[in-house]
Amino acid sequence: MIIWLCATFFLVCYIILRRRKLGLLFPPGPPGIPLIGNAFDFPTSNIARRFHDFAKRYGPMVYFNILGRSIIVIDSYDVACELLDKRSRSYSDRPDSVMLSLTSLSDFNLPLIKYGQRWRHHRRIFRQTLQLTSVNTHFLPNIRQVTHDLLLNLLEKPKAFSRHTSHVLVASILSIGYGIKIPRDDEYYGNMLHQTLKIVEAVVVPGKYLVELFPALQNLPGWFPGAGFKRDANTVREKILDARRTLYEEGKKYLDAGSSVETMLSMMLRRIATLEGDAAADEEEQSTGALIGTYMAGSDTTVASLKAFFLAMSMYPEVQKKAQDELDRVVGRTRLPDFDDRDSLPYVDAVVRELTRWNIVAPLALPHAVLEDDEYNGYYIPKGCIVMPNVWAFSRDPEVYPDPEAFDPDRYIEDGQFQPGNRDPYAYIFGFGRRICPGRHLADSTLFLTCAQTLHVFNISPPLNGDGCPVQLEASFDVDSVISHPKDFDCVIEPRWAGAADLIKS
Ligand code: HEM
Repeated sequence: MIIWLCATFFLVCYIILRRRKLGLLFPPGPPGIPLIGNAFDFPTSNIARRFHDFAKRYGPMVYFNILGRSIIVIDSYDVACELLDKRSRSYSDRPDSVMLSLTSLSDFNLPLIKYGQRWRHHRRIFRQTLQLTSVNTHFLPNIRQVTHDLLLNLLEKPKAFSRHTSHVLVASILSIGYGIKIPRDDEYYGNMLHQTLKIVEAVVVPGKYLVELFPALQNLPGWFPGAGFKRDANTVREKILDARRTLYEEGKKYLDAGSSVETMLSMMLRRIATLEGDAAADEEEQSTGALIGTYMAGSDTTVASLKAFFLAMSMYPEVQKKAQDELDRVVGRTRLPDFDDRDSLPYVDAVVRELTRWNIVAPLALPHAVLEDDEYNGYYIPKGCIVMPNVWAFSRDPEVYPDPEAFDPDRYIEDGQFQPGNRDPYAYIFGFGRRICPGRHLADSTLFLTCAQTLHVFNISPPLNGDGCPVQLEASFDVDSVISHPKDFDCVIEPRWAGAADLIKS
């Protein structure tokens, strides 16, 4: 009886303490268990959908407490804008992570750097090199080149389309970042960067390391049983430093050999040259980090969209046909579509937009962390709270997108013009506020040209089964990691007309 009373007392205290702070309530959420909170409620698979289910029960902001750490998942686009855009000054930090700091990833990889001086420094580097005018002035030829490589690769080895999409992004980032040109059949750089990304992904899996929950464990000596996380962190740090140094040195070699092509590296080196002593060394250190960070943040994301493009076109032949008719009308069959054609290709533009909505590449964007206590709609949002926008849920709102699972570019067309209006997925797929993706212009231009040129010269269709009937492909995505990729699928890619192959080769 006494035990039962004590348990009830502690439960009541816990609930009161959890719910009340500064006289305000935390947003609603599942009740949880004393001490461990909602550790068992927190989804580990189909995460965005499960969060959306919680929101149906608790409302647009759902509160979780995991071992004392506050987490709020936002299920409403309007609330996300209100907090993450309008109050961006207070909502632009990133959560603490022992592993990210031990691996040094949070020292130089912009998406992971805590809000503050270092983040501002990196953000400036990205703004200067990847803003819209920079992309339009300097980097369109690079995108043309890697897209041309993609078309040639698809022509020669269509079945390996998935590998070719990865190549486009490796080639694009190496050429824009460092001025390094890689061959169409490159394996060396692709493997190096892919392996680096994989080992990084392996250490950032939430819940993998106990030290994230009990940071005091980081004081254990490396040889101590259970301190394997230190060895893992060292391996990752060494691997990244190695890739970072190798690429930087190679990029510099191109410049030393007289290359006059503008790259992110050449812009950075010009700035370093204006500094002296420690300031120059610091700028160089930050710049090498920013460059390798470009690959880490920019490749897998755009690759996931591009793979989804092949899946969508195989599944929706009528969309493909409509886009190709537009391309034939506007561009004709004697040349490839280019950036200048974009304004005259509203439907192709709409295909790109719908692609980014249909497969939400970062279903929960990246977590933001709150820098000071706040209040919204009568609810208390504590300093340090992790705030996650459920971007996937925004993209599936049936009020905004009727039949949200369907791939329908016509959602963005009004009077024959591309008018995404308040349905524009670009308003949320690239994140929010001061943390909004700085690579969005590069991603957009890359997706436009690769999709437009591929549609122009190829037909994409599902493979045939043993009976000669098209395989029924499904919109199935691997949604349980930070980036959502389509699950493996096959498709058939063939030149659209007899002269298409010559046009590609010309
Ligand atoms: C389809 C392509 C892409 C998508 C959907 C995407 C999406 C995102 C999202 C959701 C965030 C988090 C924003 C937030 O915290 O609110 C982000 C951050 C970031 N992205 Fe992208 N991204 C894409 C391509 C790229 C590219 C091509 C680059 C670079 C070349 C890039 C570089 C970055 C960086 C550096 C950050 C961290 C910004 C910061 O924390 O201040 N991204 N991106």
